[in-house]
Amino acid sequence: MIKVQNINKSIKHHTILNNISLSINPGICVGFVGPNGSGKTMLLKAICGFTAINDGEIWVEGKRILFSKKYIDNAGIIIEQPPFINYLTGMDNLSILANIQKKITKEDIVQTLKKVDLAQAKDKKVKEYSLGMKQRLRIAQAIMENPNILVLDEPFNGLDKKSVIEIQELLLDYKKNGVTILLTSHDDRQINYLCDLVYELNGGELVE
Ligand SMILES: Nc1ncnc2c1ncn2[C@@H]1O[C@H](COP(=O)(O)OP(=O)(O)OP(=O)(O)O)[C@@H](O)[C@H]1O
Repeated sequence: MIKVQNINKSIKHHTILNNISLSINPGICVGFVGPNGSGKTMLLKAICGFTAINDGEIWVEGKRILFSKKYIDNAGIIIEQPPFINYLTGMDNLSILANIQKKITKEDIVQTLKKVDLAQAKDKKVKEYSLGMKQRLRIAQAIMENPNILVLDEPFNGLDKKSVIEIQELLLDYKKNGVTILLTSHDDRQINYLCDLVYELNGGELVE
């Protein structure tokens, strides 16, 4: 369960998030939509504990999220660019990230790369990846440790039609297996296909 209670965030007197409250039951897919600059990314960052809020509370699976003290646990996250090392292979990049928590093996990573159709390219350097391949690698990074929660900011960016369909089906499978998914997208088709609940943000305010 994710609970956001009356959170506010402003930067230099500019309101970014305005008194936002919401609750998300486990195992559902929630979409966040709204114009550029409406606060979608900032809200996801706050839920992960990656940005400070001015007031309000955020609770995820019974733990209070506090910027720089308590981050979200057991979550696969795509927010902004992950720090891939361009001169290393896709496999090596994921291995370095997996080595932080040591939850999964090399074989698990290979299986994940298969799921996002990157098995053939696993030993290619990331600098040789196309935009869509890098995006699929970001998705692999988010799902590889079998998280309970997926926080995905624009996960379909740069993907061609076939990849969009494959990743949609992949996310649907995760949802069926009880994973809670929070995602943003500017494309209503993906939102309508995947989401059980959609929140619209406008000028930092939430409209359900
Ligand atoms: N580091 C920052 N310093 C100051 N303002 C910021 C910073 N990051 C974001 N903002 C502002 O916060 C507001 C919300 O930005 P956010 O990135 O959350 O929008 P978004 O809804 O995700 O937009 P998009 O659809 O373009 O991704 C915008 O007005 C943006 O200019």
